[in-house]
Amino acid sequence: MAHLQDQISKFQRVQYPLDSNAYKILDEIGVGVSATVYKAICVPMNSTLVAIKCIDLDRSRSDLDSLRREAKTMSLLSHPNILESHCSFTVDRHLWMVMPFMSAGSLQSIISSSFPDGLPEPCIAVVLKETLNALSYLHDQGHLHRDVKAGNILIDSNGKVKLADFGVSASIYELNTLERSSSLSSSSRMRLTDLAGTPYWMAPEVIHSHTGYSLKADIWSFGITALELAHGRPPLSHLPPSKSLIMKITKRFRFSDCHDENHKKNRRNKKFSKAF
Ligand SMILES: Nc1ncnc2c1ncn2[C@@H]1O[C@H](COP(=O)(O)OP(=O)(O)OP(=O)(O)O)[C@@H](O)[C@H]1O
Repeated sequence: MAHLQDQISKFQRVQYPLDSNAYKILDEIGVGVSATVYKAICVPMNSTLVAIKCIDLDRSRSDLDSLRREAKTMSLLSHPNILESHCSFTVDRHLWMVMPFMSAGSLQSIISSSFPDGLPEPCIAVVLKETLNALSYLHDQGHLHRDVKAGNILIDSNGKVKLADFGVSASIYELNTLERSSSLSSSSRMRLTDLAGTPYWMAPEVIHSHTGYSLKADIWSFGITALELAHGRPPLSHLPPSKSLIMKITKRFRFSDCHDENHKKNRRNKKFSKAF
């Protein structure tokens, strides 16, 4: 029933114009590896604020098909905790993805500007609950996010929490990016094998496994994100990314010694509830 309502609300979505002239760029929000995100207004729609991700097709690590897939995935998903795309279209050698503008930015930027040692526990609880709602929906639809981290959790002006950035997301039903382990009929046995995500947040089985990985890889990254929100950075982040990967797959990794000395002192001063 809930799924049917999702489908109905998808068709009821307002149609944003597929023409770059309908948008007026106001500011640059940030620059990623192959994309720049701008704050803009959609003029024919009462100057509604939007964010436009402009992906340079010549610089992008992904081919046009996977970018189209990302845009399609975002436009088909419909959940209050998932950042949807209003529309997408190409402008010269760029793909424009028009999204809701999340004015408070990412949790990672909030932490680095105002909470370098981590957020208060009640805030963490709210953010984690909303993120789990998003993951639960995504997994029910057969999608792995594969890059869960504070930098991909965005907040809008009303404090709404949305999981963003589906650039490396994957469907467990897509045969070209996965191997089926033994049974052709069981989707839970479908496992991905390609390396995707950001090193400190990656599950050990994503880095190295003979049998591939599945939905639980997102839950590992979710756990690392919980620690990132609590302490201001993820475990092992005092090490170079490649060393953090080796530590994880050689099992020389304990949460109790995953920070440098300065950070350990801060950690000892922090108290969390037993539930956390
Ligand atoms: N809808 C949005 N509203 C407000 N800010 C956004 C929105 N989408 C992205 N941003 C911000 O724009 C910046 C660039 O985002 P983008 O996703 O392109 O790159 P990134 O996550 O920094 O890096 P990467 O290229 O590795 O994905 C980030 O600071 C992000 O928080």
